[in-house]
Amino acid sequence: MHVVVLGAGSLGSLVGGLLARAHEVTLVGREPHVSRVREGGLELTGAYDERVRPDARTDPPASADLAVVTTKAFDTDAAAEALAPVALDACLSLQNGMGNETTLAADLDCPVLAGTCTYGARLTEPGVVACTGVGEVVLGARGGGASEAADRVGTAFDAAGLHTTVAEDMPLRLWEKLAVNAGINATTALARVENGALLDGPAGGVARDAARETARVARADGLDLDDETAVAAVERVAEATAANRSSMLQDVEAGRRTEVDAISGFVAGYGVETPVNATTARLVRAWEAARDLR
Ligand SMILES: NC(=O)C1=CN([C@@H]2O[C@H](COP(=O)(O)OP(=O)(O)OC[C@H]3O[C@@H](n4cnc5c(N)ncnc54)[C@H](O)[C@@H]3O)[C@@H](O)[C@H]2O)C=CC1
Ligand SMILES: CC(C)(CO)C(=O)C(=O)O
Repeated sequence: MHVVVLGAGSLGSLVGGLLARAHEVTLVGREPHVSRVREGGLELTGAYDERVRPDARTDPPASADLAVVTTKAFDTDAAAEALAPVALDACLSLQNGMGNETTLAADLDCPVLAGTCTYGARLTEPGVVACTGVGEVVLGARGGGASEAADRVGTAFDAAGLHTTVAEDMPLRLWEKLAVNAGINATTALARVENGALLDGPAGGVARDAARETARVARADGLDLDDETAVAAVERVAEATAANRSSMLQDVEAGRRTEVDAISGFVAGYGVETPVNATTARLVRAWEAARDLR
């Protein structure tokens, strides 16, 4: 399979690097990373210790069997525009936040699959990506149900050694992941605490309320996500990643734009009363606006 990875930063380089063990892979990213990969290959460190040799460039090729999108959510429009002229059999988003698949499907002429990913990745220097946690990819039809494209992609990911599950209930899984991110990301970014501090610390109530609100919005969208399942998911992930600094906290600490619009902002923008998500979204956006990041 020829796989093009659009947005070869941390996660895209890890997933693309692992896929390159079994498939032809083209990483599409930014300099100086792409030149370094073209010249010396891509080094996988952390949980892995190997060097792979995917192609790397700054614009997508004319065709591929599959595009895996791993830009930040605020770059999905640009990713869709870049992929529109590419002849593809399927596209898969592994991004966090809600709405990415809809944005991609509006521009692409192929099935767009939904995915969640719990592998941890960090681009430590150009040409080198560290796997900070071996996790799982779950993928399937974005509207739910069986999908031949999802089965093909799942088989290809398995062949490369990625732990992969093909699921028929992606809408529910996306909402549950959104509840986890709405609970953990903005709360830890605003309180400047590790994920584990939400288990019994004073910010924990905010995270649980944000997850309950997300479940309420999911139900308004027709999904069967109850409050306690959403809260339990937040607690499970906060415990499993207790020492982690969430991606939003890392973005704030590094002075980078966050994915708040696709997470807390998405929940708050749905038309259901969600005062906690509305407040956390406004505070993170205020921080971004004060730094000219939006
Ligand atoms: N890093 C991680 O461990 C995980 C990340 N995610 C999600 O995956 C997504 C990506 O996260 P990261 O890899 O951490 O971000 P990142 O910022 O390291 O990588 C994104 C890359 O996309 C590139 N990019 C953006 N627009 C582009 C375009 N039009 N053409 C080519 N390259 C473009 C950027 O230059 C950047 O290098 C986010 O939605 C994140 O929430 C999900 C699970 C784990
Ligand atoms: C699961 C969690 C909350 C882990 O930190 C994450 O996805 C993130 O930080 O973006």
